[in-house]
Amino acid sequence: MSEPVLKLSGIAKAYNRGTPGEIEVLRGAELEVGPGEVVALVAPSGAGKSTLLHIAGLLDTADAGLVEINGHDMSGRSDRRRTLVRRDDVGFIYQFHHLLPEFSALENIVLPQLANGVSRKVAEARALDLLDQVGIAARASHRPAALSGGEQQRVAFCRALANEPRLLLADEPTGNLDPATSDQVFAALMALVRNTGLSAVIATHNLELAARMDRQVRLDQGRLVPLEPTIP
Ligand SMILES: Nc1ncnc2c1ncn2[C@@H]1O[C@H](COP(=O)(O)OP(=O)(O)OP(=O)(O)O)[C@@H](O)[C@H]1O
Repeated sequence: MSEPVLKLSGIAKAYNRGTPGEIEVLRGAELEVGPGEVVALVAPSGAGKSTLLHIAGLLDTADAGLVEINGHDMSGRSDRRRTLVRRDDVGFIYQFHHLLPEFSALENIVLPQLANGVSRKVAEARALDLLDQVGIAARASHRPAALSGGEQQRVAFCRALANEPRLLLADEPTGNLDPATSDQVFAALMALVRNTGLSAVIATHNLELAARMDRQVRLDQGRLVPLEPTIP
């Protein structure tokens, strides 16, 4: 495999450390994600998926272990450096869209680009292209409240990709949608990821969705292990 876009080595994390309420969530988690590879992260609720994704995306720090993004070790880097890598190299998608309610779908995708120094003209063209790829260019001028849940998530996908990250981290991206919508919206996300050649780690409870990704890993007692196919 060529140089991984994301490499996690020996990641450990506990909450309430050193107290009787200590919760050891991660105990030496290891993961390598290659260029263009899409990995499903499967685990029961409370197993530590969000904790792992937050550490991988530099939103939180591990107690031990290494996080490498594009071959650069991120441990011990300044907050400023971590913020820049997060802004430029990592896209996030959550279960809820977190779009800005007072702005249109288009503006929600344009604003992160303007903050990154992209001209409005280029930012708008890119936002429209992304909306088109997920099939909702006609909704560009609508505010989030005027969009369906599935449409809101599609806009959130476009926003996550607005600044052309190399790595996408998604935490139950279709988890709040009904099964039929979830299926379609997930297909739109996968098409977007494949079109852009992104690497991704996508957490899901849904084994059918997980099976559509390149590889499946499971969080088991704080470590990542390959998910064995279920025997019918
Ligand atoms: N800030 C915190 N302080 C204390 N405990 C926490 C904190 N954040 C998470 N935990 C605990 O750590 C464990 C893992 O939480 P995490 O949110 O990573 O799980 P998850 O697998 O993403 O769960 P879900 O699918 O329900 O979102 C849980 O037992 C949770 O209660």
